[in-house]
Amino acid sequence: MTFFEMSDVTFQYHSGNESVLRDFALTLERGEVVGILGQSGSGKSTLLRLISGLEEPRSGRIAINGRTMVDANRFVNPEHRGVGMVFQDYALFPHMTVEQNIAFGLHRLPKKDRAAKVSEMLELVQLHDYRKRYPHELSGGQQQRVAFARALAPEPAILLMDEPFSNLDADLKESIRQQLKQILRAAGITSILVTHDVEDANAICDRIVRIG
Ligand SMILES: Nc1ncnc2c1ncn2[C@@H]1O[C@H](COP(=O)(O)OP(=O)(O)OP(=O)(O)O)[C@@H](O)[C@H]1O
Repeated sequence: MTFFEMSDVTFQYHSGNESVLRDFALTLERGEVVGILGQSGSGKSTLLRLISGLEEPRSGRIAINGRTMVDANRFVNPEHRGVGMVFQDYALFPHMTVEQNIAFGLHRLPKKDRAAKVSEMLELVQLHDYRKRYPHELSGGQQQRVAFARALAPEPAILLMDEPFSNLDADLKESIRQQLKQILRAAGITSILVTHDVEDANAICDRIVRIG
């Protein structure tokens, strides 16, 4: 069953004089993990910004789980799209502990459910023993796992990852890739991974789409 659908999407930055994406189409099945590969400047980050609602396409349609997020008549704001994001620099809150970072997006849950969800996420990324630490007291790989836990905690419909491995050293990459693969499979979440590194995409994704 089609879970995510993007069709005929064209986009151009106001200050740019060329379209970054033209008549772009992408379809994902539920639970599928798709890699978007492309050179620097090919529009990978822009694609994620369009899906999450940080930019509005000039034309085209984006739908998640049968719900139209954007078309000629509709624009759903980012906070109502059910999209989780993991960035290259993790973007953790430095003044919050691991568990506070993970709880950040859970303000809508009752307090007791919040604690249970944080615990479940700590289990998923195997960071229970680190829950009282601050980001600067963690390794790069551990920080990255916190970023995944924080993105997954609110149970997003779709997870978007922008070069999540680029800040990790080569020795760590392989084990982190395997861990992430397990985390995504365990969560069963439909995901898009943007990268310029074919090995990242091969290690994690069910399918690869090239852009640019
Ligand atoms: N805010 C902006 N205003 C104008 N042009 C932009 C803006 N952001 C990106 N661009 C341009 O849009 C194109 C696509 O950029 P984008 O960041 O999506 O590429 P990318 O594939 O993610 O690149 P990289 O791998 O280097 O991160 C580039 O030509 C870039 O210069």
